[in-house]
Amino acid sequence: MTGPGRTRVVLSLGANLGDRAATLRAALTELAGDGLVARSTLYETPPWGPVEQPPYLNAVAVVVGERDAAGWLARAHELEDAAGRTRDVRFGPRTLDVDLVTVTAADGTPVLSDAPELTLPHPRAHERAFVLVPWLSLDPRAVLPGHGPVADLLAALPPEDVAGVVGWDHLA
Ligand SMILES: Nc1ncnc2c1ncn2[C@@H]1O[C@H](COP(=O)(O)OP(=O)(O)OP(=O)(O)O)[C@@H](O)[C@H]1O
Ligand SMILES: Nc1nc2c(c(=O)[nH]1)N=C(CO)CN2
Repeated sequence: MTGPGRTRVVLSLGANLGDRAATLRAALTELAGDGLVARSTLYETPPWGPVEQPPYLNAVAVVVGERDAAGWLARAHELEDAAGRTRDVRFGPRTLDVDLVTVTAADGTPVLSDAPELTLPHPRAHERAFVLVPWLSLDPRAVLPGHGPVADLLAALPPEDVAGVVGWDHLA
Protein backbone atom coordinates (compact mmCIF):
# COMPACT_ATOMS: atom_id res chain seq x y z
CA MET A 1 0.00 0.00 0.00
CA THR A 2 1.17 3.52 -0.69
CA GLY A 3 0.20 6.39 1.61
CA PRO A 4 -1.40 9.68 0.62
CA GLY A 5 1.97 11.22 -0.27
CA ARG A 6 2.74 14.78 0.67
CA THR A 7 -0.51 16.69 1.03
CA ARG A 8 -0.92 20.36 1.84
CA VAL A 9 -3.47 21.71 4.32
CA VAL A 10 -4.49 25.29 5.03
CA LEU A 11 -5.58 25.55 8.67
CA SER A 12 -7.55 28.31 10.35
CA LEU A 13 -6.81 28.66 14.07
CA GLY A 14 -8.95 30.69 16.44
CA ALA A 15 -9.12 31.27 20.19
CA ASN A 16 -11.32 33.47 22.35
CA LEU A 17 -11.05 32.02 25.86
CA GLY A 18 -8.05 31.95 28.20
CA ASP A 19 -4.60 33.14 27.13
CA ARG A 20 -5.46 33.32 23.45
CA ALA A 21 -2.01 34.19 22.15
CA ALA A 22 -0.25 31.53 24.24
CA THR A 23 -2.71 28.91 23.00
CA LEU A 24 -2.24 29.85 19.35
CA ARG A 25 1.54 30.01 19.67
CA ALA A 26 1.62 26.58 21.34
CA ALA A 27 -0.49 25.12 18.51
CA LEU A 28 1.75 26.70 15.87
CA THR A 29 4.83 25.32 17.66
CA GLU A 30 3.24 21.85 17.62
CA LEU A 31 2.54 22.21 13.90
CA ALA A 32 6.22 22.86 13.26
CA GLY A 33 6.65 19.13 13.92
CA ASP A 34 4.01 18.29 11.30
CA GLY A 35 5.62 20.18 8.42
CA LEU A 36 4.57 23.80 8.92
CA VAL A 37 5.66 25.74 5.82
CA ALA A 38 4.01 29.12 6.43
CA ARG A 39 2.03 30.90 9.11
CA SER A 40 0.42 34.28 9.44
CA THR A 41 0.89 36.61 12.35
CA LEU A 42 -1.96 36.86 14.86
CA TYR A 43 -5.03 38.97 14.15
CA GLU A 44 -7.71 40.19 16.54
CA THR A 45 -11.15 39.70 15.04
CA PRO A 46 -14.72 40.45 16.09
CA PRO A 47 -16.79 37.31 16.77
CA TRP A 48 -18.40 36.00 13.58
CA GLY A 49 -21.81 34.34 13.77
CA PRO A 50 -24.93 34.32 15.91
CA VAL A 51 -23.36 33.91 19.36
CA GLU A 52 -22.40 36.92 21.48
CA GLN A 53 -18.88 36.24 22.75
CA PRO A 54 -15.46 37.84 23.28
CA PRO A 55 -13.18 38.78 20.36
CA TYR A 56 -10.97 36.12 18.84
CA LEU A 57 -7.34 35.92 17.96
CA ASN A 58 -7.01 34.15 14.61
CA ALA A 59 -4.17 32.87 12.45
CA VAL A 60 -3.74 30.74 9.33
CA ALA A 61 -1.08 28.05 8.89
CA VAL A 62 -0.01 25.98 5.89
CA VAL A 63 1.33 22.50 6.61
CA VAL A 64 2.74 19.91 4.21
CA GLY A 65 2.99 16.31 5.37
CA GLU A 66 2.14 12.67 4.89
CA ARG A 67 -1.49 12.68 6.02
CA ASP A 68 -4.77 12.33 4.19
CA ALA A 69 -7.61 14.78 4.91
CA ALA A 70 -9.01 12.62 7.73
CA GLY A 71 -5.52 12.52 9.22
CA TRP A 72 -5.32 16.32 9.22
CA LEU A 73 -8.76 16.53 10.89
CA ALA A 74 -7.59 14.10 13.57
CA ARG A 75 -4.50 16.27 14.11
CA ALA A 76 -6.68 19.40 14.36
CA HIS A 77 -8.80 17.71 17.02
CA GLU A 78 -5.66 16.66 18.92
CA LEU A 79 -4.51 20.27 19.03
CA GLU A 80 -7.97 21.40 20.21
CA ASP A 81 -7.99 18.73 22.91
CA ALA A 82 -4.49 19.73 24.05
CA ALA A 83 -5.80 23.27 24.53
CA GLY A 84 -8.55 21.97 26.82
CA ARG A 85 -11.27 22.50 24.23
CA THR A 86 -14.76 21.40 25.23
CA ARG A 87 -17.36 20.89 22.51
CA ASP A 88 -20.60 22.63 23.36
CA VAL A 89 -22.20 25.60 21.62
CA ARG A 90 -22.02 25.62 17.82
CA PHE A 91 -20.16 28.79 16.74
CA GLY A 92 -19.65 29.49 20.47
CA PRO A 93 -16.55 30.49 22.46
CA ARG A 94 -13.58 28.15 22.62
CA THR A 95 -10.01 27.91 23.87
CA LEU A 96 -8.95 26.67 20.42
CA ASP A 97 -10.68 26.01 17.12
CA VAL A 98 -8.69 24.43 14.29
CA ASP A 99 -10.55 24.20 10.98
CA LEU A 100 -9.35 22.69 7.70
CA VAL A 101 -9.87 25.38 5.07
CA THR A 102 -8.65 23.35 2.11
CA VAL A 103 -6.53 20.26 1.48
CA THR A 104 -4.47 19.72 -1.67
CA ALA A 105 -3.67 16.13 -2.64
CA ALA A 106 -0.16 15.02 -3.58
CA ASP A 107 -1.06 15.39 -7.29
CA GLY A 108 -1.97 19.04 -6.77
CA THR A 109 -5.75 18.64 -7.00
CA PRO A 110 -8.01 19.96 -4.24
CA VAL A 111 -9.70 17.40 -2.00
CA LEU A 112 -13.48 17.85 -2.22
CA SER A 113 -15.90 16.43 0.34
CA ASP A 114 -19.56 16.92 1.28
CA ALA A 115 -19.37 14.76 4.40
CA PRO A 116 -20.66 16.57 7.50
CA GLU A 117 -17.75 15.28 9.57
CA LEU A 118 -15.30 16.77 7.06
CA THR A 119 -16.51 19.20 4.43
CA LEU A 120 -13.81 20.43 2.04
CA PRO A 121 -13.17 23.15 1.26
CA HIS A 122 -14.59 24.50 4.53
CA PRO A 123 -18.13 25.62 3.65
CA ARG A 124 -17.90 29.00 5.39
CA ALA A 125 -14.28 29.99 4.73
CA HIS A 126 -15.16 32.15 1.71
CA GLU A 127 -17.29 34.50 3.82
CA ARG A 128 -14.96 34.80 6.82
CA ALA A 129 -12.62 37.78 6.83
CA PHE A 130 -10.89 36.22 9.86
CA VAL A 131 -9.74 33.39 7.56
CA LEU A 132 -9.17 35.29 4.31
CA VAL A 133 -7.13 38.25 5.66
CA PRO A 134 -4.47 36.12 7.42
CA TRP A 135 -4.38 33.67 4.50
CA LEU A 136 -3.83 36.40 1.93
CA SER A 137 -1.11 37.91 4.11
CA LEU A 138 0.98 34.74 3.88
CA ASP A 139 0.08 33.88 0.27
CA PRO A 140 -1.02 36.75 -1.98
CA ARG A 141 -1.88 34.24 -4.73
CA ALA A 142 -3.99 31.96 -2.55
CA VAL A 143 -7.04 30.37 -4.20
CA LEU A 144 -10.01 28.80 -2.40
CA PRO A 145 -11.10 25.90 -4.63
CA GLY A 146 -14.62 26.39 -5.96
CA HIS A 147 -14.63 30.06 -4.97
CA GLY A 148 -11.60 31.68 -6.58
CA PRO A 149 -8.71 33.92 -5.56
CA VAL A 150 -8.74 34.91 -1.91
CA ALA A 151 -8.00 38.50 -2.91
CA ASP A 152 -11.26 38.57 -4.94
CA LEU A 153 -13.26 36.97 -2.12
CA LEU A 154 -12.02 39.63 0.28
CA ALA A 155 -12.90 42.39 -2.16
CA ALA A 156 -16.48 41.03 -2.24
CA LEU A 157 -16.91 41.10 1.56
CA PRO A 158 -18.40 44.09 3.40
CA PRO A 159 -15.48 46.50 3.96
CA GLU A 160 -16.31 46.70 7.67
CA ASP A 161 -15.78 42.92 7.98
CA VAL A 162 -12.31 43.26 6.48
CA ALA A 163 -11.43 46.36 8.51
CA GLY A 164 -12.40 44.49 11.70
CA VAL A 165 -9.50 42.05 11.25
CA VAL A 166 -6.62 43.87 12.92
CA GLY A 167 -2.98 42.81 13.17
CA TRP A 168 -2.38 41.96 16.81
CA ASP A 169 1.27 40.97 17.33
CA HIS A 170 2.55 44.50 17.51
CA LEU A 171 -0.04 45.22 20.23
CA ALA A 172 1.13 42.33 22.41
N1 LIG B 1 -13.37 21.56 7.06
C1 LIG B 1 -13.57 21.21 8.33
N2 LIG B 1 -12.68 21.54 9.31
C2 LIG B 1 -12.89 21.22 10.60
N3 LIG B 1 -13.97 20.55 11.06
C3 LIG B 1 -14.89 20.20 10.14
C4 LIG B 1 -14.74 20.51 8.74
N4 LIG B 1 -15.83 20.02 8.08
C5 LIG B 1 -16.60 19.44 8.97
N5 LIG B 1 -16.06 19.53 10.22
C6 LIG B 1 -16.68 18.97 11.41
O1 LIG B 1 -17.28 19.99 12.16
C7 LIG B 1 -17.35 19.52 13.50
C8 LIG B 1 -17.68 20.67 14.43
O2 LIG B 1 -16.59 21.55 14.41
P1 LIG B 1 -16.59 22.81 15.33
O3 LIG B 1 -17.17 22.52 16.68
O4 LIG B 1 -15.19 23.36 15.29
O5 LIG B 1 -17.61 23.77 14.54
P2 LIG B 1 -17.65 25.27 14.71
O6 LIG B 1 -16.23 25.73 14.89
O7 LIG B 1 -18.66 25.66 15.74
O8 LIG B 1 -18.12 25.80 13.29
P3 LIG B 1 -17.18 26.14 12.06
O9 LIG B 1 -16.71 24.82 11.51
O10 LIG B 1 -18.08 26.88 11.15
O11 LIG B 1 -16.03 26.99 12.56
C9 LIG B 1 -16.02 18.86 13.71
O12 LIG B 1 -16.05 17.89 14.73
C10 LIG B 1 -15.71 18.26 12.34
O13 LIG B 1 -15.97 16.88 12.30
N1 LIG C 1 -13.75 36.08 14.59
C1 LIG C 1 -14.04 34.78 14.73
N2 LIG C 1 -15.30 34.40 14.94
C2 LIG C 1 -15.60 33.08 15.09
C3 LIG C 1 -14.56 32.11 15.06
C4 LIG C 1 -13.24 32.55 14.84
O1 LIG C 1 -12.27 31.74 14.80
N3 LIG C 1 -13.01 33.88 14.68
N4 LIG C 1 -14.86 30.80 15.23
C5 LIG C 1 -16.09 30.42 15.48
C6 LIG C 1 -16.31 28.99 15.70
O2 LIG C 1 -17.31 28.51 14.95
C7 LIG C 1 -17.24 31.36 15.54
N5 LIG C 1 -16.86 32.72 15.31
